[in-house]
Amino acid sequence: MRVTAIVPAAGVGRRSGLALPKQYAELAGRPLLWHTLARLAEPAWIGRVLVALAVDDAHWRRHDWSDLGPKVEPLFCGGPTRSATVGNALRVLAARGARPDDWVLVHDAARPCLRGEYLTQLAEVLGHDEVGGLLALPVADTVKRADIRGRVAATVPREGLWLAQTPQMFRFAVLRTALERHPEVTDEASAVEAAGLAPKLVEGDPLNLKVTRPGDLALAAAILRLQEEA
Ligand SMILES: Nc1ccn([C@@H]2O[C@H](COP(=O)(O)OP(=O)(O)OP(=O)(O)O)[C@@H](O)[C@H]2O)c(=O)n1
Ligand SMILES: C[C@](O)(CO)[C@H](O)COP(=O)(O)O
Repeated sequence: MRVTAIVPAAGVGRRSGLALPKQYAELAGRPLLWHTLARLAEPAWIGRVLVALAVDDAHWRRHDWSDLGPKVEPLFCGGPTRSATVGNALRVLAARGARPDDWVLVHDAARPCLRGEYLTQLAEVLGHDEVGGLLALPVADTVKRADIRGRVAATVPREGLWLAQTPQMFRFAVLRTALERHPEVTDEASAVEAAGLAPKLVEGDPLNLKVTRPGDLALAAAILRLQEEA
């Protein structure tokens, strides 16, 4: 299995309310991004970890990443949206001679608590799949649709509903074509679906939090502490 990880890390973290892009916020004594990269650099089956940074990123060089090893490589190729950032990293891979059936694993910089067993599970389930798939969580709560007043317009049946996480892992050619044709998506799976394919859902981890809003950073720190103790 030839797997390259791409970590989109070119966002500004507007919803976090932090003074700097959230991937550089301090988490357990390191930049948040360090924890994310450490988890992807660990498995031997991931050959390379490409970190897709904003073109004008001024933070990366202020930190020491050397203990993550030689697999981790920054690319200053961010775009205006997450999917544009991933698309730009895929173009770099294409220029380096990626093969159509190579695997690309995309994982948000903003998800620093990913556990190794879930990474392994994703790779094992996808094994010889021709398309790819993603970690996701079956919806466990009752789901409401709101109207414009913030009142309940309807209760939506939760059967068959899943919340998409990352990593999302696809064959290189499938993902590149899908994202080129459907760049308006919020995750890789949506582009692949729009291309008429059906990504495989693999049950993810409730602790694989995406740091998004104020308070999430403290939650991530608590999760990392729990994982240390376990
Ligand atoms: N132009 C962009 C926008 C987002 N991302 C990355 O995509 C991931 C998930 O996006 P999100 O949580 O929405 O991050 P931000 O866009 O930074 O947050 P916000 O929407 O609150 O500004 C993050 O790792 C973020 O750095 C990216 O690489 N390029
Ligand atoms: C890709 C993603 O993590 C799946 O849940 C998520 O959609 C990215 O965050 P955004 O807020 O949609 O940019």
